[in-house]
Amino acid sequence: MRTMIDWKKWRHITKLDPDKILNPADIEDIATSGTDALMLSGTLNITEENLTLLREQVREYGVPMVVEPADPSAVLYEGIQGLFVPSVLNTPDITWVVGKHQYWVKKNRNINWDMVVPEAYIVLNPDSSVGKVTKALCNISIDEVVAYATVADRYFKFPIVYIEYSGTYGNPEVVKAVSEVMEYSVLYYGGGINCGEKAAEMGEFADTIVVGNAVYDEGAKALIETVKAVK
Ligand SMILES: CC(C)=CCC/C(C)=C/CC/C(C)=C/CC/C(C)=C/COP(=O)(O)OP(=O)(O)O
Ligand SMILES: O=P(O)(O)OC[C@@H](O)CO
Ligand SMILES: [Mg+2]
Repeated sequence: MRTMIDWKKWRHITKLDPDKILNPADIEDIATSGTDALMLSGTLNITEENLTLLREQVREYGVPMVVEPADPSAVLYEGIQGLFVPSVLNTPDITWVVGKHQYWVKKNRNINWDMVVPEAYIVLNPDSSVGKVTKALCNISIDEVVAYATVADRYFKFPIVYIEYSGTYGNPEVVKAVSEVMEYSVLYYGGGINCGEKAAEMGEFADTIVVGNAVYDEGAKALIETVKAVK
């Protein structure tokens, strides 16, 4: 297993959902789009089987590939270069902060920690799957988001702070305000980026932008625009 890749330099990540279908031509266009990495991830209906199928579809292109598990029951360890594990900060349910993690470690004594990158999620779209599943408290002010991000950055020293609007385009003022307090963590933004303008706007404040649904809804052409906008 190849260990840690240079993930801190990534500007653009394409998030592929193992629960959705892509044909070989789409896969080729995505893999050659110039995106820095492919992240295999989704909240609903993720299994070891569909993760494995997706990994096999994309691995021949040699683009760095990481898995972002939504649950300890569906994790891959082989044939990928990283395991990006979320903790949701703005949920009242500790399961999503540390509970699933404790269970995962209890069941797996041989985790290769060199490939694990913890992510501090701040979930801001209550209608997204991740918002619903984790019961995230999304109706919070910019100051409250910034305070969460500061706790993640200075206190917990999470490698990644992830402003997550999955499914909808977020407020650039939130991402800007968070970017101004980041000292240690790499700032991710994801949600609703489907064109070059939105990629550029969020890419000005976030270190790394994540594009997911647009790949399926708009196709590879839109994805390529988002790559060009941040590189
Ligand atoms: C400890 C381990 C191995 C796993 C648990 C990790 C945790 C706590 C995850 C909680 C947050 C979560 C469910 C993250 C999944 C990643 C994510 C946000 C994917 C995008 O999801 P959506 O786009 O909202 O979902 P769908 O595409 O399924 O609708
Ligand atoms: O699917 P979209 O809305 O692009 O969001 C990307 C990513 O942040 C989802 O976890
Ligand atoms: Mg999704």
